[in-house]
Amino acid sequence: MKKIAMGNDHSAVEMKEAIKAYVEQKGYEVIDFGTNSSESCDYPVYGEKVGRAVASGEADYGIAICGTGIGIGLAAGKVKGVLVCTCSEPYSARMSRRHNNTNVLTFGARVVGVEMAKMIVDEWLDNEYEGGRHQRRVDMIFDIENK
Ligand SMILES: O=C(CO)[C@H](O)[C@H](O)[C@H](O)COP(=O)(O)O
Repeated sequence: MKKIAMGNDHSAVEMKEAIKAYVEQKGYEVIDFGTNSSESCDYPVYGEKVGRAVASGEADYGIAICGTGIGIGLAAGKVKGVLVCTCSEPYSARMSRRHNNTNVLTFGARVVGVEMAKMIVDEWLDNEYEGGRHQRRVDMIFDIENK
């Protein structure tokens, strides 16, 4: 069973629960790094946890949610080996898998509703990396973090 690392800040507890149930129903196992409290917290903590779980191979994919999806995505993307896409619509989610081989998806609980988030997640999880000409470009991205 493929594993998804999930993390979120205080703004996205309900959204995380909804998406967690949705991906479990799709057949994924979720590793939930929290937070599970609406008390104010700091999104970099949870972005890093998701990023490290994916980079280490503990999880196959990561989904991280904050108010906008931006801060938690910036944090996850600082982990070597992580390619993040922050999406507010399904087309970008689809293409980020097919062309960019992203391994962490983020979105904003204050930006999209649950039904749009499910469409974004579907496009992201249901599409495969195409490789080919895209691999050269993805390799170039990883070269940047090795400089
Ligand atoms: O969107 C976020 C970071 O990019 C966070 O989830 C927060 O919503 C944002 O930083 C606002 O923080 P607040 O303490 O909830 O006002």
